[in-house]
Amino acid sequence: MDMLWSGWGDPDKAAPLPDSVIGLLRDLLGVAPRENEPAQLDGIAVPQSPLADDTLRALAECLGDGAYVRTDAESRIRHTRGKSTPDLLRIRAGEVDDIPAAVLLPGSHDEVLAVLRVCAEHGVAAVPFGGGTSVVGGLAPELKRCFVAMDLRRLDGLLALDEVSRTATLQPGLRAPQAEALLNERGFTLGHFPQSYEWASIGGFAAARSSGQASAGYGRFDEMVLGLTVATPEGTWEAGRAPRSAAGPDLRQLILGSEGALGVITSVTVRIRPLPTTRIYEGWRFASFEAGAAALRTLAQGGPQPTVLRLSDETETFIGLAQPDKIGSSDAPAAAGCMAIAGFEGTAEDTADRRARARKVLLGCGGEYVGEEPGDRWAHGRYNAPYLRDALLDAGAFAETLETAGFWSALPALYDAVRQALTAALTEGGTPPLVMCHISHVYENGASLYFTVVSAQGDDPVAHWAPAKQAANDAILASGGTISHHHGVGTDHRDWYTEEIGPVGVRILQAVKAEIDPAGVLNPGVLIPVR
Ligand SMILES: Cc1cc2nc3c(=O)[nH]c(=O)nc-3n(C[C@H](O)[C@H](O)[C@H](O)COP(=O)(O)OP(=O)(O)OC[C@H]3O[C@@H](n4cnc5c(N)ncnc54)[C@H](O)[C@@H]3O)c2cc1C
Repeated sequence: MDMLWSGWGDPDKAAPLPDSVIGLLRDLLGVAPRENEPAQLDGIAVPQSPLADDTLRALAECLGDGAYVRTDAESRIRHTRGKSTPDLLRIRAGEVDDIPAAVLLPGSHDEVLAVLRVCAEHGVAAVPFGGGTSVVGGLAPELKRCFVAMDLRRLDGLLALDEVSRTATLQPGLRAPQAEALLNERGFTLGHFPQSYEWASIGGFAAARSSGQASAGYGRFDEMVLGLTVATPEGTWEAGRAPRSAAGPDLRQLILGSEGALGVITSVTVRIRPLPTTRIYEGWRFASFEAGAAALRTLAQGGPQPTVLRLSDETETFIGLAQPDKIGSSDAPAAAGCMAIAGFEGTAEDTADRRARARKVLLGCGGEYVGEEPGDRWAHGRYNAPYLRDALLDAGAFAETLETAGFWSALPALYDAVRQALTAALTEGGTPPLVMCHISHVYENGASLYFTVVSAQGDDPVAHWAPAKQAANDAILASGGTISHHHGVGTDHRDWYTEEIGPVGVRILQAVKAEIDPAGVLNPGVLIPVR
């Protein structure tokens, strides 16, 4: 099944907002119903593919079958940009100015290599396309030339599983649920459950350094990766052949987060864990975000480490985003303070032990145990928020998220600065927002901050969001945060990323790119500026 072209996920799961929420949006934020109907898929004017006949022929030869080179309007629309809110607003408005010239579906590493060679010879850019869930413009290269989207869905196998070492080699086009099912059949789990879990791919997780909701227990995706195979226009690049190594710099780190700018990942070897037999999620309430954050830090630094650990700020707790299924319902939580969710996965014995020890720590930090119901509700609704965004957009509201990470000591100032930047910019634009935040990835030395912004759409919602996003990005760097904890760089964050790594860092990446992609066809303008 394909994802909804103009929104999120399975079209059958789309649900309108309850009237109570529409009333709340109107009264709180001045949200008014939209006046324009969104574009229809078959009503969008798509320009003809600019690819020359000889290029199309050469690409079809690489793939052995013309059916794997698609130039029809629908395939190309479905591979236009990703799933950020501006992406959705633009596609709903029928804007396809950065549509791919063709969609290619390679079926092997060698076919990817062959396609890249043809692209380099013919001067056509190539954009790897996994699940298409990028929210940072990772699928929208700079448009100095036409480009093809290389959809990796046919590369969807489990290539190897080593039960002794607990490793698995996965192809990049496996979506997370497919990968998880293949591992579960053999008694293992990857433990990677980002909110985009239902649609995002293994290759995309590696290429964008993803982090899942159970990162406290299983780690970030980049921490799970042991080895990678990459196709480049200059040949095959393999990295990682032992669990740890002192054989020079770790080149896996150059591939992780490279977002298609340095090659196409065609297989990923990851560590795997035994499938848990017990899963328990529970709710804790803290008097303030500060008190809750201190409790999370105590666990992150002294243990025991839950598998899931997250904390909503006062606004997010009040609105009920910690439990998305409850928003607007009569039993929505109206209590003050901040809701935290702690989850424990593993064997019955291990979870009971960690849970009991975590309980002592959280009580000692002033937490109030509020039972398993909030945890179960969080687990049940954990993949629903993106559907809620579609319903908000339909109702005339604007909803977007952004994220960062910083050291514990810098986190309070980072939190204040981003909230203030978003509030000031959107208020100045005439659409005062509601800004919510949570911590959902914790480390010994710091944590991530994930902001959700809801406001009225204004006359031109894409233009109205741009200065707010810019102000938030500026505030993140000025306060010592990183421009992304897990969404990546793409084209949207590129200017701030170049500031974060500095001119020498940019030149190092450009030099590597020039060696392995001399024609500059790999996702140009994504991650680093075109030289
Ligand atoms: C609603 C929503 C919720 C999200 N929640 C999370 C979350 O909880 N955690 C999180 O980490 N992220 C999250 N994201 C962001 C996104 O899902 C991740 O960045 C994910 O890793 C992208 O995977 P994908 O397969 O969709 O990649 P794509 O969007 O297809 O690609 C992402 C980037 O990687 C490149 N790429 C893709 N595959 C390959 C490959 N095989 N080789 C080389 N380059 C490749 C693409 O060219 C692009 O630049 C969310 C996004 C949405 C829309």
